[in-house]
Amino acid sequence: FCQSILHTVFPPELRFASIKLFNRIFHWFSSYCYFDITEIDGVNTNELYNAVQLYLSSSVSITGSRLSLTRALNSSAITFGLSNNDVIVDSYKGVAVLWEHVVTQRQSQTFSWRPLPEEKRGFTLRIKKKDKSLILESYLDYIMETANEIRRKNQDRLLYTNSRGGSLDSRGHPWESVPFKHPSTFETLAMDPAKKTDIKDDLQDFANGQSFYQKTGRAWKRGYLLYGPPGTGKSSMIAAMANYLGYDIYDLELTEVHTNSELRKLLMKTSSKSIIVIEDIDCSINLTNRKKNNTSNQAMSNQYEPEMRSGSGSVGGGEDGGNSITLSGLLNFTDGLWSCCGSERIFVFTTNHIEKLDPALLRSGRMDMHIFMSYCSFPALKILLKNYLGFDEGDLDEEDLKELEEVIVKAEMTPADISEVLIKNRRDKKKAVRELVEALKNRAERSRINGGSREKNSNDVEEEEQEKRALENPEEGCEFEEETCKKGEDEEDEKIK
Ligand SMILES: Nc1ncnc2c1ncn2[C@@H]1O[C@H](COP(=O)(O)OP(=O)(O)OP(=O)(O)O)[C@@H](O)[C@H]1O
Ligand SMILES: [Mg+2]
Repeated sequence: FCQSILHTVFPPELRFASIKLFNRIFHWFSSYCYFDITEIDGVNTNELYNAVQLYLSSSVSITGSRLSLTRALNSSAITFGLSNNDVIVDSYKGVAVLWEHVVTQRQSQTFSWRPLPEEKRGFTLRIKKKDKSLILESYLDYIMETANEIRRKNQDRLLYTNSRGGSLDSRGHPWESVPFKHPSTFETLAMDPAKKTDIKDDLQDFANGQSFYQKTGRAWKRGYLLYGPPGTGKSSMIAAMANYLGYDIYDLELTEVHTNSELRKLLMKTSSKSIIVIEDIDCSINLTNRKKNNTSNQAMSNQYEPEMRSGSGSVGGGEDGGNSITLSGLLNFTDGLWSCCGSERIFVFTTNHIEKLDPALLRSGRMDMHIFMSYCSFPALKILLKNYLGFDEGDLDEEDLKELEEVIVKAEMTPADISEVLIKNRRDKKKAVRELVEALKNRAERSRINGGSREKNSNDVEEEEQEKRALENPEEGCEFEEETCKKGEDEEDEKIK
């Protein structure tokens, strides 16, 4: 109304000045202040706009009557947002704020390097003047963080591999990715609940530890070494970790990497919030190199170590098919200066033979946590019974339970073996339990007859191992000489304990 009066009575310049004055007076008396967050700021996309949109889509107190739904490419979740000119109330630390999504038609197309959308969109944030400092200091940061978190959660996990060798794709990336949909979680993982909780807590502390790492001056990364016989759930554990934290996985195939600098390039092209995995590290090319190096000059482990770390210990091309990754390269990869480009990274190495690893790799600070994946224990068995057959605590016969408990330790069966028995008989639960008891007893008996379960089982493991290596590495295998690690073995064992 005021404006229409101004319109008829005053000339345009005066009109403009008085509207400004009017607004100023209005704002002077109003207890609110307003912030505009436009979609496009000049010619750049305003990141804050997208963040606000995403943040509001997660708000639990959605009160708008009309919401727009979106589902992004590669995402399995639907997000909703405010429709045009809708209003939503949010609260932060007890302060109520009001968001309005303002959409207006763009009046005249001004010159720009790229075409601008027809509509001008923006959010207007209304807050009480007295809350201004709180909002500006932390609310907007909080929104940015939450939005990033949502973006990551909505996006499906990706599994990257460097199986292409050193070649790059059209965008110059050395990694190839596929959606990662491994169903393994900490709930489905059969292992001692206490150990499981430890690992989960450790991961959680890591993920929430930004300020801790900053304060202590450490790079924000963590290393896990998973070791144990085949089929005890090492790979499943990695998948569970990724699913738990919502991180992507980079599965690093060391045999495809030819030089240390290639390794570094690969590292630089990984994103933060990711798990970098090297499976079967004892079978990797660098240790084979080292062995050759070592046996040729009969060096003791502490003598070759500095040599390797200075980078001169590489065997180089030639007989290794041009592969000259060194242990030093690998160590630099995990904790040299380059390892902290980007942040929030987890390194996971797996091995079936921890005793074959170089002591340099096991030293404290390199792999922060050594996790032993053992044969199936009784608590782990209960988890498998629950997952595969739906048995809860108390569903099973007391007698069956007792029998299982007695025989499980002696049998030394892997969760993989046990789950096979359970899957085969999953339609008939009673039969499944019977067969399982039978299988466990057989295994225990076999171990006893063979004079000490340990020996027999390690033979079994060795056989399986060799098969696996033959499959993976037909020409070379992964033979390894015992003396190479003998020296470091004892001290490392102590450390692990
Ligand atoms: N602890 C476990 N909990 C649940 N399932 C398991 C566990 N261990 C093994 N399994 C089952 O056995 C199969 C093989 O396990 P996995 O591949 O994780 O073993 P691994 O330790 O990585 O073996 P390898 O050393 O040969 O790589 C998986 O499909 C999984 O379902
Ligand atoms: Mg595995």
